[in-house]
Amino acid sequence: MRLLAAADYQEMSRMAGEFLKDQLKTNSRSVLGLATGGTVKGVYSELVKLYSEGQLSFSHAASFNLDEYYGMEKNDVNSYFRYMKEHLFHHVDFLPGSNHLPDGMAADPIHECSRYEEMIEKAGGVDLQLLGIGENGHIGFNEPGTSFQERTHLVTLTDSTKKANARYFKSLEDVPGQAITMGIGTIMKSRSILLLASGAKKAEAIERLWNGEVTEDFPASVLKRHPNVTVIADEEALMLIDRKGKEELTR
Ligand SMILES: O=P(O)(O)OC[C@H]1O[C@](O)(CO)[C@@H](O)[C@@H]1O
Repeated sequence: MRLLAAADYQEMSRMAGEFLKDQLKTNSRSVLGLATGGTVKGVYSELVKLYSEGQLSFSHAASFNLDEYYGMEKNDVNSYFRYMKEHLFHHVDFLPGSNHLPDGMAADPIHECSRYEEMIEKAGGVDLQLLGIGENGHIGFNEPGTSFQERTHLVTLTDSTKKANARYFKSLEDVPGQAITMGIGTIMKSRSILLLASGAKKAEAIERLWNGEVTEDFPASVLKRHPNVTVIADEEALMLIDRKGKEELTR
């Protein structure tokens, strides 16, 4: 695992934008695994900027998002489909049909999970998976205790995740209770992974990711078993890690 330090949120987003640009330069047909949440908004702004400057194109790429709330209409203001349209898809040149998210309204969610998993495989698997991290170490909606073998599945959200996401809803009661998420087994099959963290709220999670043991109680710890993971975190998120300035660490 490689750990890169950024001064702040802006710099973390710029570094992540360059990372994705390099991925698309190396392989314009990349299958990108995408994430939602507050952390990655800045990266999407960077990608839109780089695209508008003619520095990258998504016209041969495809994407699969990590997750979607279950029981939520595609165009609901809080759906991840809507988030992706607003922050990225509408502003760049992905071809129609190349962006995928789990169907949050699928009548049979279990079937939807296997369909999604099969689609990822048919596309050749994810080349680069972008991840945020929850304060409790969740990745996607894989909460503490989730088996590392799990593939795309329906989850019941924990109270702590619902609370963390309530800021986007009118009230805590409006946060959906379930979601469809890629599993940890799905995420680990990606050829490379880029995890981002910003702010003091993430400092304990980043410290545990870096120094802690690999355990299903802390889902992100599984990334230590992946051969190609880069973490970009800002100063606040790194405040509990022992390092000198901008020094790049590997472990
Ligand atoms: O970036 P945020 O908003 O802190 O969220 C962290 C993670 O939590 C989720 O929002 C899920 O709760 C993920 O989508 C995200 O990667």
